[in-house]
Amino acid sequence: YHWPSPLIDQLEGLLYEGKQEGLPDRAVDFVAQLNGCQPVEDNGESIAADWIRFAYHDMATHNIDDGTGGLDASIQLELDRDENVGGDLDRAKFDFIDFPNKYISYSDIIAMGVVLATVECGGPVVPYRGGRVDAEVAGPFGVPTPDQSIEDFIETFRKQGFNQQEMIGLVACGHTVGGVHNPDFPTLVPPGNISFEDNIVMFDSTPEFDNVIVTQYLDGTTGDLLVTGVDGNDTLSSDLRVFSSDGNITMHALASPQNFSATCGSLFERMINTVPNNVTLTDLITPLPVKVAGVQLAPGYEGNLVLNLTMRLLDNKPNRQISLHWADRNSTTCSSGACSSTPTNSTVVTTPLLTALGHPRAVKYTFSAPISATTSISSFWFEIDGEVQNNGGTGYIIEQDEVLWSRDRSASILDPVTFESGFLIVAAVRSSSSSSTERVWINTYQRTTATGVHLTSTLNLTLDNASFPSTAGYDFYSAKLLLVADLTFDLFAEIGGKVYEEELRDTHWIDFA
Ligand code: HEM
Repeated sequence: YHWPSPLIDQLEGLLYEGKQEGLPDRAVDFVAQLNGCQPVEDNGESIAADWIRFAYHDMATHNIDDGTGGLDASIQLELDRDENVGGDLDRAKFDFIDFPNKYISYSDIIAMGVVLATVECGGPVVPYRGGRVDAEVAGPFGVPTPDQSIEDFIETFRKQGFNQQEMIGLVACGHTVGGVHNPDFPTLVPPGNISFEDNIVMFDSTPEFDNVIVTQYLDGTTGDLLVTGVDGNDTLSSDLRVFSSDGNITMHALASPQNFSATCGSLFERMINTVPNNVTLTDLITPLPVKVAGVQLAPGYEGNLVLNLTMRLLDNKPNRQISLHWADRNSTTCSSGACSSTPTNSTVVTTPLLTALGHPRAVKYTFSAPISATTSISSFWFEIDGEVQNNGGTGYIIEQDEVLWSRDRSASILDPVTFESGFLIVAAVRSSSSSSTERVWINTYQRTTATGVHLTSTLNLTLDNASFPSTAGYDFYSAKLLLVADLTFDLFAEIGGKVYEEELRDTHWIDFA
């Protein structure tokens, strides 16, 4: 059920909708944690800063001379290095760890963290592409440390693909959020007096993504400890060495808010697109004007099938006329003349990125359409205020209806004796006299290691007539998945020697069924 491609489809939902109720995407927890750029602790700690620094430290292993390294999530394997000092890098790692989507790499999420952190803090919209590939091994050392010389910095950034002027811009853009933390740099930052919280001295006086880092540097009021040093000691004054390295020409140019914003937008885009040479990124992922998600066809409880899905439009309008239409399984038209349905519900979707792009009130329609079990369905489309929206002509195709996940019959379970929790997964398989069902099974995917999402188990489902009586021409098969948190799975059935598949189902939907 993916349009235009599974990867772009998934990333589009995460990027533009973020954490919306009913979206099967735990990765977006990190977006929620951004907290609209507001500090998350009394000490001013900023999640946005964590993500931006995390991405830079990950990208910093790029070597332009041989095309290796870059934004490839190798940072996860490099966290014990001195150059990655700072407990917050771990936070950015663990906030994401249980996102079991086999298409989306962790490095695509790190890159997305930059886009969302920047826009949530009022910065520019950084254009986003997907397709990054996670490294299986650590990269070379290469993150600059504040004690180094300007010659070292210039060479380090050259290796990462940025000239001196771009280096100044990138550091100013990065250091507009966050600050220096006590346990990491105790010679710069004293312990402070908020109990259980590290003292942080911010780079500038505003938490937002703005040019105050530049203007305070230029007018001499900066509190950036990487500029001022402490007690005349400039050993760790890396921002001073970087910012002043071209006689402040670049910093003066960045004092214009428009130029600061545009420069940061394009430098951050280049930072997140710095990937190993053998990685090809997707096209730009722009908001889809008609976004279909959560498609699930399954037997209902009244002898029919039910097609559940959501459809998002970018702008809300009063009195809109919206309907869903479909064609019979064996036809391009509808034989009964009754193949249409209207939304059961609509909710306004507001996210910082859509708002920044001029869509402050996107709207999501929910459909739960009864489909005749006899004729079933081959494709669907919409009519929006009299205009047909059919996925560019093809309609939205339902590839097969031989095996379907029964989301409603599946359930979260807790074994009363062992207290093991997990899920009961229930699949509907077409009863057919002519061919036999040889096997029904799921492949589960989980994020098992630092380096990615893997196939973790294959589990057979068995015929379960006792719990779930046959209906609508389908029999039900079930299996218990114990000792797991939410995960994604692919569902298969082998019928008459042919394998049918429902891809990328997500246990998260069970709670919203
Ligand atoms: C010469 C290059 C750089 C040096 C020497 C440097 C050094 C530092 C240091 C010492 C800290 C404080 C860390 C801590 O206390 O744990 C810091 C924080 C930070 N850096 Fe850099 N940095 C450089 C370039 C960059 C770049 C290019 C970016 C991003 C584009 C960036 C983003 C950040 C952010 C967002 C923080 C704040 C983190 C927080 O508050 O948790 N830095 N940097």
